Amino acid sequence: MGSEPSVFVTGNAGKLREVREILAQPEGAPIDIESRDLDLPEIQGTTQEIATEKCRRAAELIGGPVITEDTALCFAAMNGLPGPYIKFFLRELGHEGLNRMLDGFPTRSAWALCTFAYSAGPGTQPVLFEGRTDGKIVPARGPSKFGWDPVFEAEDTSLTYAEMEATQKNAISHRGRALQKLRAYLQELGSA
Ligand SMILES: O=c1nc[nH]c2c1ncn2[C@H]1C[C@H](O)[C@@H](COP(=O)(O)OP(=O)(O)OP(=O)(O)O)O1
Ligand SMILES: [Mg+2]
Repeated sequence: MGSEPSVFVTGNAGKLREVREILAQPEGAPIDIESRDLDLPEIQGTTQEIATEKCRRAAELIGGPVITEDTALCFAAMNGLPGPYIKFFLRELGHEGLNRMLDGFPTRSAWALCTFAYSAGPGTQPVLFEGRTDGKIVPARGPSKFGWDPVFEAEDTSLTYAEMEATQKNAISHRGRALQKLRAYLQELGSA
């Protein structure tokens, strides 16, 4: 990777906090990131298309290596929707409305999907790293500090993300899993 740190472009403080926490963990070499809050357009499409285009745009604006991240919350009963559009559903419907969306459906199963994208710079094709955590949508439990954390109960934990300590969430989260893959890739690059 040379000496140039990658810039992590996000407007979301919760994402930035968790990425810093995860990268500070002792396993693996630390990765140097800076953060920037740019208002990046997000197209419609699959999570992969959205992630790729957002990262491509960020690389053009920054003029160097960048990392972007997209988070989707997918309802099994709705074939994966709201998915990448969860931000707008959360904003308009709140925790209760997200629960009500699933009333009358046979399953409340859901999965959280995180897609990190890395571009080495303008004009280079972004590389994607996905992480997924399965769970279900439940009435809100735990502090409302970050997005839909209180309504997502992670499989095999009987806890919502909001009820977990940061280290517990990061160890099993969609973001933690995706970031471990990105980190391994950047380490390869750095030692190549
Ligand atoms: O671990 C999480 N736990 C709870 N909620 C979360 C999490 N991660 C993202 N979220 C929320 C933020 C936003 O409402 C939506 C994703 O939308 P998304 O476009 O990826 O994020 P964003 O626009 O806030 O920031 P960015 O500038 O990186 O695009 O899900
Ligand atoms: Mg966004």
